[in-house]
Amino acid sequence: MTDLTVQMIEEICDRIKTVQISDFIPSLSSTIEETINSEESVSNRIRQVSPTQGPTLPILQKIIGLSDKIQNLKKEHSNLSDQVKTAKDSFLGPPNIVDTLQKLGNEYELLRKKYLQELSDRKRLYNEVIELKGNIRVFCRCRPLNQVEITNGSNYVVEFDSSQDNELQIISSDSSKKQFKFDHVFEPEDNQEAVFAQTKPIVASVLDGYNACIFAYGQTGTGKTFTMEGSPENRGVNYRTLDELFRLSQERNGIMRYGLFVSMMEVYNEKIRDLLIESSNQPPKKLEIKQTAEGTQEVPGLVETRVTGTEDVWDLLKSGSRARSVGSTSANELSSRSHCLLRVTVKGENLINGQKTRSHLWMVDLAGSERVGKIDVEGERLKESQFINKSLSALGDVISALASKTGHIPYRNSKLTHMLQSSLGGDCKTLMFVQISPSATDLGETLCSLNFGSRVRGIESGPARKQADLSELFKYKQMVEKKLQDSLQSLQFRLAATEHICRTLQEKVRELENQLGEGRKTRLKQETRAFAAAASQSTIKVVEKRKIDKKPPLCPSKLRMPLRKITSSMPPPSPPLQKQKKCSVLSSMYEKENNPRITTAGTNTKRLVKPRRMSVAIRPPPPTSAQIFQPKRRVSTATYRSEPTSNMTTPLQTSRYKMGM
Ligand SMILES: Nc1ncnc2c1ncn2[C@@H]1O[C@H](COP(=O)(O)OP(=O)(O)OP(=O)(O)O)[C@@H](O)[C@H]1O
Repeated sequence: MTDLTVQMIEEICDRIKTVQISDFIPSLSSTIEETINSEESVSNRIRQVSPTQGPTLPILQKIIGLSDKIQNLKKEHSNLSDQVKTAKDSFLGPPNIVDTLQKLGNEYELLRKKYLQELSDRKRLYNEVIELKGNIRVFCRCRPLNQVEITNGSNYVVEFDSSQDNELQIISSDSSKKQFKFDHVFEPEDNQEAVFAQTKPIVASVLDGYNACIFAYGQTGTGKTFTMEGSPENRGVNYRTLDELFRLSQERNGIMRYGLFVSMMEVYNEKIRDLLIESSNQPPKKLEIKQTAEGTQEVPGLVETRVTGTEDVWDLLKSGSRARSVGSTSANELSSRSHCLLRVTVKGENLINGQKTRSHLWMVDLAGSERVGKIDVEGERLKESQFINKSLSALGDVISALASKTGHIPYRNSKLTHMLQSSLGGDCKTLMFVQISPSATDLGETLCSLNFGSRVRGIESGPARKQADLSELFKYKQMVEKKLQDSLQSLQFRLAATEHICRTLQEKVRELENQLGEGRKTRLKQETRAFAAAASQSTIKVVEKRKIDKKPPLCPSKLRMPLRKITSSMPPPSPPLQKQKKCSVLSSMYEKENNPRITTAGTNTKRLVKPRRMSVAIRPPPPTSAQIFQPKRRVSTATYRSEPTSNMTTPLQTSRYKMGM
């Protein structure tokens, strides 16, 4: 009995060992089930074993140990069963996993499209915001009084009114004040950070693929280099711009891939010099501006260095500015006598749609703008000054032409403007810093610089102001359109009314014509009948009269007066009358001659008019007078005359003469 139990237990243990849970979950379950059953039977048998039946203690202990193991296994089994169930639910639960994946794929595609749309909208709107501010913006920056000026007790001639945003006043020597307004005015206390905060928007638009230009313009020593380059403690626009470009490109990581390349050159006496050439021992390369196939301006051979982080940038900028031509003048010992141009090329690739962009940002530290006369210069320095002035006025002309939107932009009047051609105008953004000194000693130059800046800014009214003008125009246009529409409508009404009247009149005319036709027919019938009767009566009378009179025959024709003579001896024709009058005269005459009872004096013609008679012989309205004088009618009328007299002329003949025919 004990051996059997042990054997069974061992068997169970072996089986448990051989069972691989992960192999096959259902077989594991059944094995455990069997094990549980066996364990139960073993427990029963143990209970039946008497402690007095020999040395069973070690075996019992073994059995108890095994029972514990079995209990543990049971727990494990139950846990595993739960896990299997959970696993089963989670893996096989959603029956349409493929559908879900499909849905997710579609959603992803939709979101991708939406994102691209949003991206392009953002780019467009951002550009519009900058355009609304003005594609050409002018900032004014006033430096603090320097140590020399303070020592000399120089007076401040620049006033800033905190209530007037972006305005400043210059106090002239006669205490009069002149006011200037710019897109932004930086006071001496404003630091580099504040200046860059206003510059930033342009930088972002470069990453969106727009070209841009930032200039610093002003008299020597007013802080152009300070604004553009700055110092290690007060870094300027150049460094901060590159820093911002890196930051933004990092921010757009995963969507856009950007590459930034830097070139640096100077224009000195209308000659271009590369400032990033490594060895200064080499003879300087002659650089020229060439137009590419795409119409942009390039300088073949110019060094273009890729920059990957802010660490490389500062050293690069410093080495470039060290190579810049500087000379000594009485105005500023380290005065830059050349224009220093830093070009950042941004190459972008949209990782979602593969679209590529390439844009340039120029940051230019211009040479001093002071007039030649002020500085005590001659020889080389005078030549430098002349070149500087020429190129600065060329820049002013280009900006003015751009701002006033004239057809021809004189880019080629200087190397500086020619090189910047593809970054000035059109969609490009231009920002100019007008640098001024607060000192009374620089008053003249300060006014010159401010006037130049105002001219640039004044001409460029900016789309916001342009829109205001356009809205006025639009109002007028709307007013004119409304007036035109109103008058058109009233004309249409009048036309419709006239047409209606015409139609009514036409109908009336037709009706009257019909009535007239009918009347004519009836009258014609009646008259024909009357004529026939009268004719037959008069024929009888004539025959009878001839018989009574027995008139002698007519004298021979030779003795008779020719017809022409008779007519010529007749009274001259009366002057022509109006048509209507003709008819009335004609009718009255006819009546007079055919009705002996009518006398001329004191006769009311209206009363005497007999329409029926009139209509037969001299009815006025028929279209042509020729019809009135139809010979047949005349004959018939003459024939109709009941009492002809020898000197009587036919009424129609008389009328004819009277009418001057
Ligand atoms: N806003 C400012 N705050 C403090 N210091 C300034 C400021 N602007 C200019 N400076 C100081 O004035 C001095 C002359 O400035 P900077 O050399 O930049 O003038 P510039 O216009 O570039 O002259 P140049 O035409 O000769 O190059 C420098 O020492 C500069 O540090």
